[in-house]
Amino acid sequence: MSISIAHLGPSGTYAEAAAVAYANWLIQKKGQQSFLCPYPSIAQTLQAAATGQVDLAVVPVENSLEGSVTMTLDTLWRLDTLQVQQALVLPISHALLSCAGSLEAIETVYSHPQALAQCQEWLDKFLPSVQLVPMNSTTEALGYLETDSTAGAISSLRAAQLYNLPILASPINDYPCNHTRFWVLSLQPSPGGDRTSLAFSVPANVPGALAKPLQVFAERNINLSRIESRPTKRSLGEYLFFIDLEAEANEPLVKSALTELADHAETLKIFGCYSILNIDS
Ligand SMILES: O=C(O)C(=O)C[C@]1(C(=O)O)C=C[C@@H](O)C=C1
Repeated sequence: MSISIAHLGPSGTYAEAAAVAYANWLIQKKGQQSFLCPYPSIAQTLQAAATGQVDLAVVPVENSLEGSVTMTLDTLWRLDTLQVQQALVLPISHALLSCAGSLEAIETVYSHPQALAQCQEWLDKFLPSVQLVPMNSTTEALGYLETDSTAGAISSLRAAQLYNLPILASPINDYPCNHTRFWVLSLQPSPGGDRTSLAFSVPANVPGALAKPLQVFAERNINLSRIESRPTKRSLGEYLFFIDLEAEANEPLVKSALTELADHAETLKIFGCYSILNIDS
């Protein structure tokens, strides 16, 4: 039986490239057939997996230049039920696609906010007075380009090929080493691996409210590879903390740390224990 994989669309997004890489891995390693299902936003992609409309969702979590993809973190905290099956790390190389003959003719540049941010120095230098328009994905605006030759879009070389659009400049990301980490999520329990991801809220904004939860890992020599705060959206100055551990959730030391963490946290959500797959192109 073929399984369904949701990703941010329309076709040509980096999330789709990650989903294709995962689908190839599934067929090679497990003999599992799959097919892709594009969704208009990251929230809807996750929602589709959480409601069982699809079997898996592939979403971006973090970029090496711009940090966390906040839409993913906020939606995962809200949805509660999804578990990480696998992390995928993809190189990201942006191009400016446009039917304009030259940079001087461009008045508007469309893209996903993460992509606009990853190219902000290039945009300041080469297109300082254009209007930047955030979209749900790097491919959402590609349909406008053929009818508006004053428009450009930041997207991938793969998207340029898929939509048969001219490449005006490439690569345009501010730093050549640009990677995004994606998570593959489903309603199934996570398979285990050398990473564990979780998030928690703290009971009160008092001294030690964050130090105590972090201490449970330091005391056991468990390394944290990431910590990120997000507003609880209840009141100003209240935060949730997202943490990645370089550790297997089933190890006795990690289990005891998580039990102790639950005592210090107001709410604790474990997103799963999984391994990381590096994709080369
Ligand atoms: O819009 C896309 O193409 C996406 O897959 C989204 C996304 C992101 O949200 O980070 C994925 C990778 C890149 O970092 C830029 C955009």
